[in-house]
Amino acid sequence: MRIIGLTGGIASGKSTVSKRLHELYGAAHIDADEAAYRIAEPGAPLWRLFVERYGKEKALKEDGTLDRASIGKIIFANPDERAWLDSVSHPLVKEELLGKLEDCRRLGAEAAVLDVPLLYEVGWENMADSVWVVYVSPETQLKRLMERNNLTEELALDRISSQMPLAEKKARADVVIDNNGDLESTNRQIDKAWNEEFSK
Ligand SMILES: CC(C)(COP(=O)(O)OP(=O)(O)OC[C@H]1O[C@@H](n2cnc3c(N)ncnc32)[C@H](O)[C@@H]1O)[C@@H](O)C(=O)NCCC(=O)NCCS
Ligand SMILES: Nc1ncnc2c1ncn2[C@@H]1O[C@H](COP(=O)(O)OP(=O)(O)OP(=O)(O)O)[C@@H](O)[C@H]1O
Repeated sequence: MRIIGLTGGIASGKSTVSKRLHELYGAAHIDADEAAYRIAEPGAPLWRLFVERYGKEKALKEDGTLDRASIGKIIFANPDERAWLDSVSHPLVKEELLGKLEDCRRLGAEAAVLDVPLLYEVGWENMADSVWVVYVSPETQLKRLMERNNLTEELALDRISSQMPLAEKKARADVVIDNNGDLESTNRQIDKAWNEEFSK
């Protein structure tokens, strides 16, 4: 099974790329954000860790689910809190991802897309056979993030600056998908990269 590591920055277009790889080429999709959501469901390990650290008042909504907006504000504005979160969440996320990869292998998948926003930050690039970076300029990234998540410029910049600069990821990539243009342009690059990936 060939594993494509798909990364980029927040709101750079990873979901847009993985959707096409799944729908058009049948690649399995394994998503680190989804894994992080699963381990933060009520009673699950990350949910418990948030409640212990911030208390129910700050960490939970009235229905007992995680208040992601409230926690996000703390995490993305405080490097120390983010360092704590990274230290506890990454091993849990990795375990989930390895389990999903094993499921895909067992089911005989030929290709899996491992969609991990923090692939380089965490040093997991060796989990993949090749790494694709979805690149956008800082201006496009800020604009798309503010629009999609309905964030102020300040909150959006907090999130962007919590990650390795996209230019650095682009420089390390095996394949760069430039997503500054329209979807057609991105789709053309995806198709070319896919064909090259499987003619190796
Ligand atoms: C802090 C939390 C609760 C905020 O939740 P929220 O719903 O606002 O954001 P969501 O989970 O949808 O993440 C959106 C994006 O934020 C970025 N992001 C998330 N966590 C981090 C982090 N620790 N450092 C830098 N960027 C991050 C990623 O690009 C991600 O795609 C949540 O992001 C979380 O639990 N993060 C820890 C898990 C993690 O590291 N996930 C990233 C994949 S390894
Ligand atoms: N080529 C494009 N032209 C215009 N808008 C786009 C393009 N690609 C993506 N978008 C929009 O930008 C936003 C971010 O894209 P997407 O959700 O695919 O990013 P992502 O990298 O998966 O984000 P995250 O990991 O933060 O969830 C979305 O609102 C999406 O509709």
